Amino acid sequence: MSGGSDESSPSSGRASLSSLSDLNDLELSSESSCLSIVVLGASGDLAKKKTFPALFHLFQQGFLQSGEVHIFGYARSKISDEGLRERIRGYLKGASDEHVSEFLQLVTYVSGSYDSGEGFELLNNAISEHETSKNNTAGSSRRLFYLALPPSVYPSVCKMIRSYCMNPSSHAGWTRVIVEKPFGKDLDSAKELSAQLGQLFNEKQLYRIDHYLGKELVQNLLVLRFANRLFLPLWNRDNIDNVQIVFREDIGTEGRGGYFDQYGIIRDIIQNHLLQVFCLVAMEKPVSLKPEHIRDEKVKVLQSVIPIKHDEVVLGQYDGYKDDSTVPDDSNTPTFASLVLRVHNERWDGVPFILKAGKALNSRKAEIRVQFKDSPGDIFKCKTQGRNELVIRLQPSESMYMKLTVKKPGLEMATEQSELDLSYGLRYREVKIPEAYERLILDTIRGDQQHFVRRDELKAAWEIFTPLLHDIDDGKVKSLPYTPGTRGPPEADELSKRMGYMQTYGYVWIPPTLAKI
Ligand SMILES: NC(=O)C1=CN([C@@H]2O[C@H](COP(=O)(O)OP(=O)(O)OC[C@H]3O[C@@H](n4cnc5c(N)ncnc54)[C@H](OP(=O)(O)O)[C@@H]3O)[C@@H](O)[C@H]2O)C=CC1
Ligand SMILES: O=C1O[C@H](COP(=O)(O)O)[C@@H](O)[C@H](O)[C@H]1O
Repeated sequence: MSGGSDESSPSSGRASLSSLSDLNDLELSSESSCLSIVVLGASGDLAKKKTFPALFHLFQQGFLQSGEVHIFGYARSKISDEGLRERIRGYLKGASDEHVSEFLQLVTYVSGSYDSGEGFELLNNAISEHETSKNNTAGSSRRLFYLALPPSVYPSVCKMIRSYCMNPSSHAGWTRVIVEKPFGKDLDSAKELSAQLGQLFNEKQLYRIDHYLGKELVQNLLVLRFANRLFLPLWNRDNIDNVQIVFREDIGTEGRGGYFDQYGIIRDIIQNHLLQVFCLVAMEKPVSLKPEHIRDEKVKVLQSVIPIKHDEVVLGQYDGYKDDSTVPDDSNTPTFASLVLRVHNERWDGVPFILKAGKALNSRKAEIRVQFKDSPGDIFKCKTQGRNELVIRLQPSESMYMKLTVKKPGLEMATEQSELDLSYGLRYREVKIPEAYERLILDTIRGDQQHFVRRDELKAAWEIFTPLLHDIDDGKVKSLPYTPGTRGPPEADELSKRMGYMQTYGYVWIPPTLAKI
């Protein structure tokens, strides 16, 4: 297979612990040959909202140089170069018109189908022309294909790329393919998809993107857990009572009902985004920060998860979801789910991990809540004040805070709940936190697969959820109705309580970046 230098130069080892501190020393210098980025599905929602803006931000910061990069949009829609540029212009924020126009000049469009050679030949000619114009040594170029497409067309698109658009040499340069989730609908379909793509590309050429792995506070989890002595002895069943990993959105499916109804919230959010976060919270310390060492640990913890019990699952569907004409009237598809994962190992036996996700709720946020056990032999009678809880707010207003019991300031010896707080907006005022997609595309260009999902990891993830998903699809587990703008079905809060989660009544934390100080 002609896969460029990915065949022989493993990407593992790029992000060593020491290189983390050198993140600004980008490795583009060592790979400065001509770069072609192809966004397939360029006419779509993801491309305009996320992919092109991420490329623009990389361009703004100098990671993509106009002298070496060209961006090709590809889709079936018959639009001109200018038509595509106008579509994405409105999503390129925070720069002068001149800078935006400079970037847009790097973007051209090729129209073609996803399953016939004609369009891909045109695309290959356009790429080759660009490479020739940059006096590129034959075969030393870099070709990155981003599949911003429905997964149903991945096999045919990959076949076309393989047949028509590969970097022609196996001695230098590379061809890499980013594929978007969902990677399958259950274990069998994921295995089939993996087998189909596996026949066309090797694992080093495939980048299964999960954009949660590109979020700042998700990337911080390894550092938090393994670089802080404070947490090392506490991070286990002796000290931690329960863990919640929560995703909330205050919007519904918003015109994506047709897509969403085939998948539901477990396949859309929990099986991928929240499970990746779960891995980073629950896995053992990797041997090193080499991508393969980290991914080995993720696979191990996934394989230690025992089957999900039906009585530890609450599903919901918001009222009005079925008003979307593309959603069947008898749909049981959950738009909300709360379920418990249990890890059968020495560290976590008996500790429930509650994974909760919902659309059309009362707020938008994603966070991890690690709740510690009560202090033994309490002399302050402060159980009602609540427990220690480490909260990692992934978004919005990235922050970490530890809920503590303190003496209430004043003359009395009374206790109250307070917090140690690290709000990024205050602590890192000058730092612009990069968008997840920006980081992950840059990782792909650098050949760093740490933050991408490996094939065996994907299989282990589907093994956990497939039995439950089949039972939901067969109507054996029902979705309860809930009112949009609420916390979801009350049964979900009851489940959390049953799992030992103790809410701290009367305590509300407002991120200082949002509060009027
Ligand atoms: N949108 C989002 O926020 C997110 C999306 N994703 C994933 O990214 C991928 C793309 O998502 P999104 O951009 O929303 O998808 P779209 O529905 O917007 O599809 C992208 C493009 O694919 C083509 N297309 C659409 N349906 C079909 C079809 N049935 N057969 C062939 N081509 C089709 C269309 O282009 P044309 O007709 O011009 O060829 C369309 O513009 C999906 O896998 C999605 O799950 C992941 C995270 C978030
Ligand atoms: O993958 C998806 O993620 C988005 C939420 O992403 P976020 O970065 O804004 O948290 C979700 O809306 C969408 O349904 C899902 O497909």
